[in-house]
Amino acid sequence: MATPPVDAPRDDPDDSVLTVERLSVAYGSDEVLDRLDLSVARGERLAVLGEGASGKTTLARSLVAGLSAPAQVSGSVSYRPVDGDPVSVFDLADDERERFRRETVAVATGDAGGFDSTSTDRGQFQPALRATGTDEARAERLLSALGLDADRVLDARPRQLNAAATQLAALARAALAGPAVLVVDDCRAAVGHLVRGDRLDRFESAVGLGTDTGGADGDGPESPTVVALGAELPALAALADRLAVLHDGHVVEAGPTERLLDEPSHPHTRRLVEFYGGSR
Ligand SMILES: Nc1ncnc2c1ncn2[C@@H]1O[C@H](COP(=O)(O)OP(=O)(O)OP(=O)(O)O)[C@@H](O)[C@H]1O
Repeated sequence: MATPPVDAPRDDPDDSVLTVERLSVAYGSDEVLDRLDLSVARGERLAVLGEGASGKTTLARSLVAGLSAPAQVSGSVSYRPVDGDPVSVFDLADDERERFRRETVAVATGDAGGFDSTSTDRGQFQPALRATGTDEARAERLLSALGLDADRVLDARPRQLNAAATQLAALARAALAGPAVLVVDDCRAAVGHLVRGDRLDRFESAVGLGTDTGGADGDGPESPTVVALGAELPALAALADRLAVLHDGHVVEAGPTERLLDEPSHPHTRRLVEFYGGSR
């Protein structure tokens, strides 16, 4: 694997909610992430762009200490709350980790996080509602904010919904407790839906409403930070304020979306932008 470029353009946000430092992950001899650095600013919409098998899911799981054998992991991930000391994610105890994944950094995945095909979505939401201490009305509000017919979605079994609705339902479920950070991994269909109109704005507002984590500054509900990982530049660029390009195990370039599209500096980013025609 190539050495991380020491002079790679860094644009570390001033107010980082998540900081990944020198994260390396290998599965046996397959080194997937190699001393990866990434900072996520509080409240931003960040897209991490990477080709197939570039390590996006590995990174997403690392953000919640979700990797297990055979993964060999080194480096660190830290979460910084609005008030209080930073939390070292890899050092969380088992019970703290479960809570962290519900209330602090929650991941929605493209495969809908193991939704059981034999149960309706109403059934799929029950364990999450119990664990988060929320009620079905909150699930309905989140689904509606996503532009879905909440009753229809909750009454359906996963196979009766298209990919976008299934992934959006997984996103609503991940958002039940009003986490500070929502990680959206490999949800291509949902991202395509979210970038239309003001759906993401409405959803973000709904996530903060009525939760302890919303309005931590006493200044109204706080929008969650969104980290979306995927391969499709156009939709992710339409969604994100900032892009980070994952290649060869590390972030080769990161910066504001407009800047990356207009003036990509790393050869891999240039190829990517040229491939998609250079525009949003
Ligand atoms: N549990 C595992 N055991 C062994 N290898 C794994 C494991 N999980 C992932 N890998 C390998 O690590 C590499 C990166 O996988 P990962 O799923 O993180 O990439 P990705 O960018 O999310 O891929 P895709 O876009 O295709 O979903 C792949 O080569 C994959 O086969």
